[in-house]
Amino acid sequence: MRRGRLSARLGLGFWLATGWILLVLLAALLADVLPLARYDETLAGPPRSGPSPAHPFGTDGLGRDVLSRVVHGARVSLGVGLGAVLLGLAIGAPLGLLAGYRRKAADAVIMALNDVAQAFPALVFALAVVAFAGANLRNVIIVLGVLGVPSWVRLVRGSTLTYAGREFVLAARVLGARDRRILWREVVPNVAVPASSYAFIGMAVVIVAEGSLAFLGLSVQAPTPTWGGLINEGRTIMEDAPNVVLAPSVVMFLTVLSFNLVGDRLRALTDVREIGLEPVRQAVAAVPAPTAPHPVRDCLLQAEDVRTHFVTPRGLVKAVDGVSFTLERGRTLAVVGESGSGKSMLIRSILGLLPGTAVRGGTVYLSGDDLTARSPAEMRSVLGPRLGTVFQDPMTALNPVRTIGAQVTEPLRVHLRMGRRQAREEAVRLLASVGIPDPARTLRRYPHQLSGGMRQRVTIAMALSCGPDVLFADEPTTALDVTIQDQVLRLLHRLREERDMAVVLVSHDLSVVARWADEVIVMYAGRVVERGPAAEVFGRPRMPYTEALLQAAPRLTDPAHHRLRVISGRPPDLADLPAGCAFRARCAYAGDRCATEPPPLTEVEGRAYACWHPLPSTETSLEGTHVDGR
Ligand SMILES: Nc1ncnc2c1ncn2[C@@H]1O[C@H](COP(=O)(O)OP(=O)(O)OP(=O)(O)O)[C@@H](O)[C@H]1O
Repeated sequence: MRRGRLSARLGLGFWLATGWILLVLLAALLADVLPLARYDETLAGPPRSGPSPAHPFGTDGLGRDVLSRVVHGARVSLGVGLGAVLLGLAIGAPLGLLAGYRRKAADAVIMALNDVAQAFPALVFALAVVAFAGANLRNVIIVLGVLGVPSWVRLVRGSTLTYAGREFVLAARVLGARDRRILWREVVPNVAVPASSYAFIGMAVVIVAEGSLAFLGLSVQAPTPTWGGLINEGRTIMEDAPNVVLAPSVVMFLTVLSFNLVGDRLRALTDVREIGLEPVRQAVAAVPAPTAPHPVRDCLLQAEDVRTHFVTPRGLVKAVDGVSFTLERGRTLAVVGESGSGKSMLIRSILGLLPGTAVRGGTVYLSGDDLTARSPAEMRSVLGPRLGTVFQDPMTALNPVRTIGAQVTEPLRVHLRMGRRQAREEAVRLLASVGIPDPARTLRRYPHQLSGGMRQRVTIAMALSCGPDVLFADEPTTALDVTIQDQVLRLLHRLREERDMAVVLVSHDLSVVARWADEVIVMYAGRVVERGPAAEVFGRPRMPYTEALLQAAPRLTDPAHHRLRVISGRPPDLADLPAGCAFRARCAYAGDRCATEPPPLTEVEGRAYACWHPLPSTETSLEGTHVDGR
């Protein structure tokens, strides 16, 4: 964001308010050296005099300079504000982080106590403590600081919940980062942004609260002047000398307004764009139903009867229900299907990164090693070094407040134990290998300074940093411009060849994957409904759903005004699947049997499809997409 645009977005009010705060702060800091009369000195002139060049705010009932008293009062107000905000932050932030990140029991206990604390009448508490312990600066700071804790807990917990569910946290997890590291490196820097804007609003709240206590005589005691105390003192002579009340009131009003305005503008500027990502927690290792042991095949990746179920108030949602496939080195498997068919959940099941409410079943073998038998801690040595992941939206997959260099070097330092310098050199090499011009300069930049295509190249470089055997690319081009999509897929293909990896490419757009996949599995309502070599599945679909997906895919040779055929009807409710074939209600070929018996996935000559009325095996090519040509 350029400076000019930032300044315009903040607005004139923000800059005026900042100027006022700086002025009050400077005046408070330099109160002793400013050419002002002493705040407690009775001057020779008449008391209660109005504003004059010598005393711009006039004098009070005892003939003391009001300006000097207001300036010294600023010390107390700002001092209490700063002290109380820092104290509230120091207690509230760790509790909020713990509740938002750990959730479950920690969240329940902390938030229950927080609700109780928030329900306690603040003024009664303040009056009681100050009256009992004594009205002095330290006690006022402690009371107001403690009273601010519940608000800090709520704010920090809310932000932590939001950021802990963002894709860059999932990306860090996929790269095998530990919880503590994720919290400090990924969550805390982002939570600090709304926290700093709230600190300004907190200052305004505390200044008003201190003013109220001072007005009641329960803040710092005379002779030290405070704004609330000055207003209280001037109350009785308001009719003769309104300046005595007006001066501290106006200064206090402008200061509170300025802190609120600055806090509010900062909040609006840094507001989190809700992207609607699911929370990511480790899967509960409970299996929906006992599964028979599967033969371990001699291949790189083997998924056997993978299931991901969610227990929801509406019933059991079978997001993934018995998916099996094998994948060899140097091959690309495309997982295709409409939105909500279970593609992402399948990938997350394989990686062992699922929402806390998910229940996982089935087995995943990586070179014969059972990944589902591993604990989350044991999975860390696999995520990153052996399984890499590229996500849909590179903007959310990268941490916005850390440089590209910090993010690309992190897996190298954590997993490969490289020193700072070596990791930097390797990062330059990695960025160059994914086609980023001037990689050394790119390392110093932030995600928002790069284009979408360049950002996705960075996430690909990160996923490849530890040399994984399998690269999962979950809709890697959906958030990108059409012209960039092909470049990114071409890059993935080149890297697969160079590194002899396997690639799992998830997409709902068949025309995107048709060109680059060797094998394809078509998913519908959490199940595989067709599987086989990409050229054959796309050339001669046997399952009517695959045919419908192909007809809904845009083709490069389509005339400009060609209308795409959409798949009629809606995907079924996963919590209430119909009897028989789940695609029946939307299928033009459905018969009686489809309504009663679910079609099994039948293997015929290297192809598999789940349909009672398969399409004839005649060629219906996907025009304009080159299934085999690269
Ligand atoms: N936390 C959750 N609780 C309950 N159900 C969920 C949860 N997360 C996902 N689901 C269910 O899982 C289904 C599959 O979701 P998934 O994200 O895998 O679909 P997808 O095929 O990847 O879709 P898209 O292309 O839109 O990303 C969804 O339709 C939804 O009903």
